[in-house]
Amino acid sequence: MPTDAVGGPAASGAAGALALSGVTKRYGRTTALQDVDLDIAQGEIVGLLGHNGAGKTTLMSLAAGLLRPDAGDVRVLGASPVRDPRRVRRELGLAPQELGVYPPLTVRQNLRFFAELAGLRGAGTERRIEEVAEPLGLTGLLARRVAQLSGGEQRRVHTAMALLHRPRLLLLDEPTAGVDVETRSRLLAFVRELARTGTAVCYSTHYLAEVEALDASVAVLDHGRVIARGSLAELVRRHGDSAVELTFSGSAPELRLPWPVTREGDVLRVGVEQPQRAAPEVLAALGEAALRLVNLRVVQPGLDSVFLRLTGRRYADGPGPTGTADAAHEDRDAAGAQAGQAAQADPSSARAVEAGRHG
Ligand SMILES: Nc1ncnc2c1ncn2[C@@H]1O[C@H](COP(=O)(O)OP(=O)(O)OP(=O)(O)O)[C@@H](O)[C@H]1O
Repeated sequence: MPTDAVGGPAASGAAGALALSGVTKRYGRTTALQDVDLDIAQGEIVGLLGHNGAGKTTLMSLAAGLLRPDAGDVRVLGASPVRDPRRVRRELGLAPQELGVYPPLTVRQNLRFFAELAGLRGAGTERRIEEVAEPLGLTGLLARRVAQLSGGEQRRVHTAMALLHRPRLLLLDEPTAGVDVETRSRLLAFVRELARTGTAVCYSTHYLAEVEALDASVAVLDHGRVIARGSLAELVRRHGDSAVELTFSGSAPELRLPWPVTREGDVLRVGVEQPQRAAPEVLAALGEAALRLVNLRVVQPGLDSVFLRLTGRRYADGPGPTGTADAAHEDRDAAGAQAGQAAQADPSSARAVEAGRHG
């Protein structure tokens, strides 16, 4: 399996907000993290990616001091969560996967309660609540009971709680799981703004399009190991594959083409640098097999293909920040499998990323 021997921040210069070196964590006989090195610089957003069980939540829990490593060292702005938990708690905000809100209380009461826990007192607390509520779209909901909010609104309250004490390191564990498109894009914009003002963000997600929209650097965890770390552009340059991928009813035919061809069940993959240009030639070579073609996909080098290359499995992708990624991922039917449409890029393509950023 390809491994990048890189754990350091993509952006250099600033002092590390989070530094893990040689960290191993076991639960009984399960090794959740194995010899992990990872640095996150101040102002950097790191998209922490990995399949279910890869170790993302364990990593965040170690950073927050909720777990102790079996080996190695964890530092939050130079302090150890184990030896100096109070200092680390001041510097760090954690929004775990499970919602930690109190449904019978209002949004304001929830935020007030957490502000007090974080050590905020007096008039400044109310001011801070308003400050945090505004960009997350919670101002109009402050007087509402959390029990009466939608799932996405509750998640925004949950995220707000992690921010009240102005942490310099923010750990967001799948903050957009189960939220609607509007909440998703609001959260993404907010995270970008936080990073701009110097907050380091560790952001775990199952949606690659979010990492692209955040322009985050990436750390890929696989079976408890960091197998890739770098900026999006670096990883795509190093590991991104491009291809024309055809799906047939029945097994994929054997084709003679001037590019490497792999067949797996009903899928045929032609590895080629410029898939849009190659697609017509691939179609022309199909002969009678064209009648069995049910889908044609142009795979551009993007995070999706990086992930496939590194882990051997596709990432469980979902709706992107604009809600369009799923649509773009949908299979196109045989009638649409024409050379013209072949030029349509996979959603993880560089072009799709650009469109996402500007659109
Ligand atoms: N409390 C626990 N006791 C035993 N094993 C655990 C415990 N918590 C996690 N694990 C195991 O450790 C490994 C890493 O789990 P972790 O929750 O960190 O992964 P994850 O990447 O966050 O997964 P997901 O995407 O599903 O949230 C998995 O094999 C998991 O089953």
